[in-house]
Amino acid sequence: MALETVAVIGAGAWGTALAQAAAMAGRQVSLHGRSPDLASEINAFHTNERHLPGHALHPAITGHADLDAAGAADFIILAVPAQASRDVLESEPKLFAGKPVVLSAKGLEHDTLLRQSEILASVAPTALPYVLSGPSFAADVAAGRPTAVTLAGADAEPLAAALAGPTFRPYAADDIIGVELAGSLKNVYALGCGAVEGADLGASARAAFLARAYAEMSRLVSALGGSPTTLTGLAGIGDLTLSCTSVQSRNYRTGLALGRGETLEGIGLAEGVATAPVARDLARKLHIDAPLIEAVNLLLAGGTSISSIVAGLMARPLKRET
Ligand SMILES: NC(=O)C1=CN([C@@H]2O[C@H](COP(=O)(O)OP(=O)(O)OC[C@H]3O[C@@H](n4cnc5c(N)ncnc54)[C@H](O)[C@@H]3O)[C@@H](O)[C@H]2O)C=CC1
Ligand SMILES: O=C(CO)COP(=O)(O)O
Repeated sequence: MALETVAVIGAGAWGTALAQAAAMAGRQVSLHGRSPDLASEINAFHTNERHLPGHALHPAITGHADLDAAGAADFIILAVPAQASRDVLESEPKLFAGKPVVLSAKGLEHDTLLRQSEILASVAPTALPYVLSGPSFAADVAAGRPTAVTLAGADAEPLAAALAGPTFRPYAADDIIGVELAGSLKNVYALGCGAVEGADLGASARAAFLARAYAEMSRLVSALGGSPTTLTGLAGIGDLTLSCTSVQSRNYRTGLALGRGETLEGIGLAEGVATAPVARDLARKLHIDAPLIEAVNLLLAGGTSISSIVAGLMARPLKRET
């Protein structure tokens, strides 16, 4: 299967960064957003100042304000926010039929509780699903800083090779479920870790949160059909560590603001906010103990102080560490 040309749908920070990575890997890239002005900016100036300021985009990237040219691509990368993926897929389902589609949003769908690949399967059942996830800030990828990610799907090696460049290293993997869950759940835990920092609970508390988040995530991934081994990799502990310890993460910054009692304006997309109630509902449905996801939901709902949320966690019955 030819993998020379790629259409990236979603010209936000992540879509633009992945377009840059693909172009640096030698691919011809069409980048599809919704704004004619942005398409003109990309074509005339090779920049996306709104979503990825300060980066010169590779000349192999062309900007588009609709999906017309996407049909000609050998494979597609979907990079819109998790709650928008269904809209995009349903707007042009034939576009995805029979093609490799790399899903890169990190979130679970409201109401349906579906993962991104389940949404794809429901709208375009013949599409070939792949999931790209791991510790990777858009600005780092666009700047050509060394980044390694997981690319999960059936026989993912050729696709990994098509996206690999001197500074972008995808590792092929099989476990779509585990990779998707890890990418979605780490955003919820990043909100919690940010709040721990914002409320000045200390570095010990933050490390404890991270370790218990990993244990909780392992329970959920296993119960939902993923492999706990996936969590030892880039999409698991790699991304959890990055997002739970760096102010570059919008989810962490959102948690930080919540912990400080500040407003959330200007932080941008924090996928964990939409995914937190979905993760809670999934855990409850499967009778999985997920106190940290419950705690983050309490925090997001407002009305409960951080100190009483923490007191509730600390007063849970003592147990063996599993
Ligand atoms: N920014 C980053 O460093 C990374 C982001 N991601 C994931 O990538 C996804 C997208 O995030 P970003 O690009 O950072 O967000 P962003 O806010 O920079 O861009 C989102 C883009 O999606 C477009 N969009 C929104 N709703 C749409 C709709 N209904 N139809 C079509 N387009 C729509 C917006 O116009 C915007 O261009 C998220 O799930 C995020 O978790 C994953 C790894 C790194
Ligand atoms: O997923 C990311 C890094 O791997 C980006 O994190 P944020 O969406 O929290 O900024």
